[in-house]
Amino acid sequence: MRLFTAQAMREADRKAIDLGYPSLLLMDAAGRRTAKRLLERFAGRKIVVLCGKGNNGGDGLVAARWLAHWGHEVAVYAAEGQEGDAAMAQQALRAHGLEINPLSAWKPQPHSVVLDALFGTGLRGPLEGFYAELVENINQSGLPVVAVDMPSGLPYQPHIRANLTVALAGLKNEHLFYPHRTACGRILLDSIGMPPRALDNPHLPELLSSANMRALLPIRPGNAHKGSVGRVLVVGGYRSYTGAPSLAALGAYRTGAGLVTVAYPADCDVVPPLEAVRLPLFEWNTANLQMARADAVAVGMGAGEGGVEAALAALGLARPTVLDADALHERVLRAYAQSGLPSIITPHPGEASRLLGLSAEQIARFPLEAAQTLAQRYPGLVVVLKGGPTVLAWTPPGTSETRMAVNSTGNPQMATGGMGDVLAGVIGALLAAGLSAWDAARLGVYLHGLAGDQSQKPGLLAHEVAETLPEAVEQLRSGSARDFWEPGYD
Ligand SMILES: NC(=O)C1=CN([C@@H]2O[C@H](COP(=O)(O)OP(=O)(O)OC[C@H]3O[C@@H](n4cnc5c(N)ncnc54)[C@H](O)[C@@H]3O)[C@@H](O)[C@H]2O)[C@@H](O)CC1
Ligand SMILES: Nc1ncnc2c1ncn2[C@@H]1O[C@H](COP(=O)(O)OP(=O)(O)O)[C@@H](O)[C@H]1O
Ligand SMILES: [K+]
Repeated sequence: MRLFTAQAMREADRKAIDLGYPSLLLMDAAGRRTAKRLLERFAGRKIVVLCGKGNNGGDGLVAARWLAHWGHEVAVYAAEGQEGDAAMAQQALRAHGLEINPLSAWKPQPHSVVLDALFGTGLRGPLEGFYAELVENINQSGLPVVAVDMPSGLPYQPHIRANLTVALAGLKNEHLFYPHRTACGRILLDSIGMPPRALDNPHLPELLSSANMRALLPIRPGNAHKGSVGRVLVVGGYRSYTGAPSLAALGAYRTGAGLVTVAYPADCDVVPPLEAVRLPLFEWNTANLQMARADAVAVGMGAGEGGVEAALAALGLARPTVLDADALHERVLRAYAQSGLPSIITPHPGEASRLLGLSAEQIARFPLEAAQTLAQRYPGLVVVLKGGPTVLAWTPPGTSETRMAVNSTGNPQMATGGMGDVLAGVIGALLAAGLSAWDAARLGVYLHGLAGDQSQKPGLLAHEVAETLPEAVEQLRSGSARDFWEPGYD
């Protein structure tokens, strides 16, 4: 499943037509499916459909026709000048005897629900004048709004603030990234019958979905033993940062690691989980770290000033590695990229800012671009740029194309200390279980978010998310994990 831009969706639309699929069928499905969704949520209200003159408006005209056909009270307000499919939709509506009022005549009507079919992916530039005022009036009316494809006006200001958005054919960036996602309200995706071949575009970011991630779950054989399902070495801790390596160890165990060793400075009061092997060290060097037998390493969590030294010592182990927090420095990343070892870096925007020389705000605003830049700068390293949502990027060595992915799980309650440490442990366990770096990073990020989604209550703590990981793994394995765009998710 891919994440689309408006332009990529227009290309998919063109591809469908080139494949011989009649575009009017797409529009009819779009309108009908949106009408169904509106009724599921807002039955009993009078329905007011506001249509622009493009195809988004055409979808609205189709929705109005079906709603009237099913016996609901509908009022239609539309811009003038429809062409092509939208003109056909208008003709069909008229054949059903519905009156079309000018958009300028719309006034908020009590107990109505507004179907926003003003603009979709064809919007070029911010709304001004009449349309800007109309959008402000709709927002101020306090009436519930269902948006067709996306709230009109996005990605610019002003835009509609919808209660429900029915995304057509595929999810677009606005449905995933904040602040735009907030304007969408609840998001439902409908395929509208688009031929899958038209949507297939490997150059777009992958949207991590339950179906795709389920296929990556490692299988634990009946004769498993603690040495065969993955041994993880966690390397970190410094002065008052004693919790970080312990949380990573917990994340690794709860994801299925067979054995976790925690290496930490001997003068640092780290209290690893009871089940972990302790490795207090007076010096970070490869010989010391070799005392732990490890299939994969997670290094840097709470490692403070020792982060670089610890990561360079761990490089000598020549194991698949997750580099987190204080290991995320230019020197370390260069060395790992040159080593060709399967390695993953997990910066948050603050750490990415240190690497890229851009502000953390800029990185949080353009996470796709930031992750891609990092992946191109360090070929071979899998980049996990953490945030809401987390973005992944990877330039396989010897290639020039960067693969991208965007996570679909997780929630703002996860913005608490130690959450990233747990993630490093989760990914470490998956690397130790034998997954490739790209698979371990994608599945790890997905599971970590899914665990966080089990409880979306305020005050969520990192160790609680770690404790919920087995439930998340079970949910994913059993097929009961839901994607946020599916009906019945909430
Ligand atoms: N993705 C697909 O394959 C499908 C898309 N459909 C619908 O088609 C929509 C896209 O349709 P269009 O490409 O016709 O575009 P829109 O309907 O989103 O908007 C285009 C119209 O808006 C006007 N416009 C653009 N920028 C403006 C601005 N800043 N101020 C005022 N007017 C402006 C244009 O002149 C044009 O009339 C999608 O969002 C979706 O709702 C569906 O009909 C079915 C299939
Ligand atoms: N708003 C959010 N939506 C989804 N996930 C979030 C959100 N805020 C934080 N997270 C997740 O929580 C984790 C926080 O990691 P990080 O900032 O490194 O925490 P720490 O350094 O305290 O361990 C990341 O995996 C991130 O994706
Ligand atoms: K719309």
